[in-house]
Amino acid sequence: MPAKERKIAFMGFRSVGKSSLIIQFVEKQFVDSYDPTIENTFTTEVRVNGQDYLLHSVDTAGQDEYSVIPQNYFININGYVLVYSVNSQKSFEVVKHVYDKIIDMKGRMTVPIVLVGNKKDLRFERVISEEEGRRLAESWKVPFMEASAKEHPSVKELFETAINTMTMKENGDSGEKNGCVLS
Ligand SMILES: Nc1nc2c(ncn2[C@@H]2O[C@H](COP(=O)(O)OP(=O)(O)OP(=O)(O)O)[C@@H](O)[C@H]2O)c(=O)[nH]1
Repeated sequence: MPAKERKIAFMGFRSVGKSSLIIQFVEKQFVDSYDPTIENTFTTEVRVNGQDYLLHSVDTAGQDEYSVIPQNYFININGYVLVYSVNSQKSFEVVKHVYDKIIDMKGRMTVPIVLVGNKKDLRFERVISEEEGRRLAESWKVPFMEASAKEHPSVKELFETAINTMTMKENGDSGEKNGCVLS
């Protein structure tokens, strides 16, 4: 089977670890320094469930509740990973704004989204429980997981989840029980 080309945008508040998650996946290393992103795309080949993908991960500039999200984040993007960090209440609020903006532009049924609570290694700084993250994702009917950009297995699982979510949507599985009926 030929490789499928897909593009995933990583979005969320500043400093939640968007770049670090992508770098951990692509380069298998954790970068401790903080260098605010303007915009960057990392391309890598990955095989999930026997299918090869040429995956473009778009590392966006961090958003806040007032950000106007550039149009190109809605065009030619196949899926979104919405990131907050478990040690930041603000980032948890911002991720809700980002979700609302994506849904406004793309519509709820069509858009593959994964919610991720990053920095789960910061046990003593945690202010958002795993349960809170899970509840938010359930209200959106999207997959949820916690990860740490320091731990490759959790990051690999995140990317696999994102790719599987895209594939499910492409195959017409909305992941929702109640379908849309036109009258
Ligand atoms: N302990 C811990 N630190 C992390 C983790 N992920 C990222 N960091 C640190 O958090 C800081 C910000 O990480 P970035 O990956 O640059 O965050 P970002 O979301 O891309 O930031 P912007 O470019 O401003 O949007 C850096 O100092 C990282 O080393 C993690 O899982 N655990």
